[in-house]
Amino acid sequence: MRVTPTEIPDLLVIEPQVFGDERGYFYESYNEKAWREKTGIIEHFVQDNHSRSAKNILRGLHYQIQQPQGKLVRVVVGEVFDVAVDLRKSSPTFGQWVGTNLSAENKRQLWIPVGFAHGFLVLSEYAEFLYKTTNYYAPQHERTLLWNDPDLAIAWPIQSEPILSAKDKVGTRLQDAEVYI
Ligand SMILES: Cc1cn([C@H]2C[C@H](O)[C@@H](COP(=O)(O)OP(=O)(O)O[C@H]3O[C@H](C)C(=O)[C@H](O)[C@H]3O)O2)c(=O)[nH]c1=O
Repeated sequence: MRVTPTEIPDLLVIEPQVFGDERGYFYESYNEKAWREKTGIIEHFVQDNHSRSAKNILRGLHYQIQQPQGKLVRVVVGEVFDVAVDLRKSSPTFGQWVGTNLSAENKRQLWIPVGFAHGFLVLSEYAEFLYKTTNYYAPQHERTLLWNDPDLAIAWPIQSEPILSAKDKVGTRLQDAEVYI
């Protein structure tokens, strides 16, 4: 398991050790002891999520302003461009974003701690997106940051207007968003 900090150091790319053989492959997608040893982070995951989306669907950018969630995200079918935005007012990288391609092929995971908005754009025909969260879903506390806020200037690799849910179409711009201390 290799852990690599991104341009925003608290965001970590995690690459599991994959054991391939003539049958296919095996890897531990999560091992609490190894995860804690390699990342130095003590977290407890309480919820596993799984979503399936078609090409050009963009989900996000979401966060819970109360009961915030840390997320360990990965893709098991297809490929997505995954984005996290730093919403910690006290952070030197406040308002900055990191994007990375997660795919069934690269088996890469992204650790997104509390304090970030998260979303992804589907690049393949379909993508199945799995993630663990460190707190429970709390819709009353969920907020949506506008995916194409010019102040964020996220370089989504879109060819055409993405397909969005009604709430994602009317996300809040960073300048008006509730953020973390
Ligand atoms: C997130 C969530 C949703 N739901 C229900 C609520 C709706 O009836 C349905 C779809 O919810 P939503 O449209 O919010 O799903 P996404 O757009 O995939 O939301 C996620 O998108 C981005 C990528 C995230 O990082 C968040 O984890 C999450 O907000 O699932 C639940 O029952 N539990 C949950 O934890």
